[in-house]
Amino acid sequence: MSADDRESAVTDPRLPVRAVLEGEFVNDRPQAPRVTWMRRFMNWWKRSPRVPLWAKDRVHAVQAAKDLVVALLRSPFRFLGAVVRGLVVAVRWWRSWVTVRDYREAAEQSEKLADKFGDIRELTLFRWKVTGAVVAGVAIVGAVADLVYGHQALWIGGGVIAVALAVLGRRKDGSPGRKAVLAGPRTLTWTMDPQVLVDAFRDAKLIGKDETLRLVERATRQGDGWAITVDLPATRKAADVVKNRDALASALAVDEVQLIVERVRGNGGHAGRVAMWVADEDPYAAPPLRTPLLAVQRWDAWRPLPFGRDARDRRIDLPLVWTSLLIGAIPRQGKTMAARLVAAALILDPHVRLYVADFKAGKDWISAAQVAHRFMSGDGTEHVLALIDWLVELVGEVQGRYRRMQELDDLTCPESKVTPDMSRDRALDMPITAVFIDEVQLPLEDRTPVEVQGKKLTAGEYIGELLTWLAKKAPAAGLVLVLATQRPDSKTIPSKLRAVLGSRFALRVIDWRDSNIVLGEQMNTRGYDSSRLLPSHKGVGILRPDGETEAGADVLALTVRTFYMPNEDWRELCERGRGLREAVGTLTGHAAGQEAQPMLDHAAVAKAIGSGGPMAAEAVRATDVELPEPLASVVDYLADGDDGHDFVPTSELVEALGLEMTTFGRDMVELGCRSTRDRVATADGVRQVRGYAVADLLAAAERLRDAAVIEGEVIDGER
Ligand SMILES: Nc1ncnc2c1ncn2[C@@H]1O[C@H](COP(=O)(O)OP(=O)(O)OP(=O)(O)O)[C@@H](O)[C@H]1O
Repeated sequence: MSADDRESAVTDPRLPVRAVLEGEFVNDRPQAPRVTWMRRFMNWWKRSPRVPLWAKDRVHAVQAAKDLVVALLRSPFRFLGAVVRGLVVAVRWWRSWVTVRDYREAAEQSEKLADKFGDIRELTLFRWKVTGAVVAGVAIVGAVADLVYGHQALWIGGGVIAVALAVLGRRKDGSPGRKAVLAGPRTLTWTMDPQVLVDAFRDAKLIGKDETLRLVERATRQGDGWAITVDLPATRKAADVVKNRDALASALAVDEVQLIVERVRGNGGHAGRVAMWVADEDPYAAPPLRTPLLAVQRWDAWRPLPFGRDARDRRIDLPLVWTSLLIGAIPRQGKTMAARLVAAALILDPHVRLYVADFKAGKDWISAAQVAHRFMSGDGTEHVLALIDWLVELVGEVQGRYRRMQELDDLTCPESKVTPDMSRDRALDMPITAVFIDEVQLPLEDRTPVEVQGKKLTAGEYIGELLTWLAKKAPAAGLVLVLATQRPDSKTIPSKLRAVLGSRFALRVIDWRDSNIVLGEQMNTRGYDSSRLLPSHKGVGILRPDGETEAGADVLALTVRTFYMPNEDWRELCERGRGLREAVGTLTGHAAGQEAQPMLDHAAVAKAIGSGGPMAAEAVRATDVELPEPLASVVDYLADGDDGHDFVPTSELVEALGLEMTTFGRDMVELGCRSTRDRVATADGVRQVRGYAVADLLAAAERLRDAAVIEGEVIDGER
């Protein structure tokens, strides 16, 4: 309060006691210590491992109560079972005692049974007599007690004996008794009897024969399945359980899609803690789930978008801004559906600018035409060339954004990254820009020759370079790439492009190699292989997100079933998106009927890509890296006489280059080129000759250039 205010407060007749109240407030005592003590106690109660879980949490308390009721109901049967088992154990012990089994076996082993037979027989007779005497004694004592105290004495005696037998026959590790040759069904018995779970871990070889598990959280009902958390024995790793999920599923007698195994990380978790969830039935057999986007009027692209649900029915939202997404699968598994789900959320944000290139050329994407800034549907060469123009335009746009960001103050643009406010500020013109390319393998495989600043490339190679640059540099500038491919093989999607795509979604593929190509190296060995998904599970795939999801930030990958969005829902969402854009005034480009030519500055783009990008390496290769002889001459020879043949005979090369046959062959082997035999047309007809596959020669040249470039970079780095 300023001095003027205070003065006016004192002179104001409506506030006569103000000064007194201020004095009281200053002398106000701190909070009562009781509250702090209570809070401390509550904190201790919640965190202490000594307080059982059921006393901390309502879900566990309810589960514990249910378990108690079940245990009480089952207890008479369990008692009876234990008594019978105890009786069997007691009778067995008595038989071996009365027949003097240990003595007899020892005599048999030392082959002195004949000598000892008389002794054994005598002892057996004596023990039978003792048995008879004991039975008679017990019968007499029972009869006397019955006469003196009435029937209740017999009941009490019987009860004591029954309890003793039950203790003898109780189930425990190593307790005597026969094991069933064919045990009954194992499914879900583990929820009742943890020993079954321990056996399953042992059978799956996840723990040793003498090792056991420690229960962290008892089995509780969660969704349509059971959840349990256990600790592995010391030195055993939870990551191995995740990896060998199949073996554990088999040991628990459930399909592997029904079993979810996750590591528990961070606070409260460690490398040996495993959280398991077992579904009652195939979680993906249920009818498809409609996208929740239908229920919202608009969406914020900066929020993780609703993508699907996992087996536990947790909603999985996918963060997309500042990253990019690769979707791969064999045909008809739900790629387009997954890409459209992502598109639908972005469409519902009127500030998002969309580029949609549909190389499938079907009707799946048609509705997006009414909202997209640029749209095309087709698989011809003209479409591939148009895509190049789009990407060149986008590279220029991204460069422009970074230039403009340099001029912005730190408050508006704290880092070299687009922020939510910046993306919505129309004056800055940096909206989130999403580029969708369906069936991206088609443009990437296109072999139409293009010339970029005097350098000859195929259209596919150039698109690969442009996409790689965009995936690497553009996400921070607000550009989101979503690529869907039907052919997730290493030849189609260049590895340098894959390496920079942050999020991956692999629906069913043919084998683990393809799965690794989408999800990343070695993912199958970590337990994530999308070739194991069932054909009937449409829309189910393994998501490797680049960021936090509902399942937690530390989850490497998770199996998700995407939401289902049939064409009519998709159309409705696109119409909604158009309405939003019209209202905000962000309907531009194709959707607004203004099909402007892309702004192309090929020179600037080639320079941008050339500096530090993959084309830089190309440039170094083309000019600075000299191939060793004779491969250099061979490559020159092939380039000069490009007649389209894919095989070149050794004799032709030796003659053209004026080399000696044996030395040439030896030098080529040293450079990694081995000759093969193939049939070629010669003047004397078709003959089988020795020679080299052109592709092999070019691959060897590429390898050597790569090695030289890397070596150069390493030397530069060391300097
Ligand atoms: N989440 C889902 N739930 C249920 N069914 C789905 C789901 N996703 C896709 N499908 C079904 O799978 C079929 C194939 O989907 P989609 O057209 O997206 O596959 P695709 O992989 O893009 O096929 P293509 O390779 O031929 O382009 C669809 O007709 C749809 O019925």
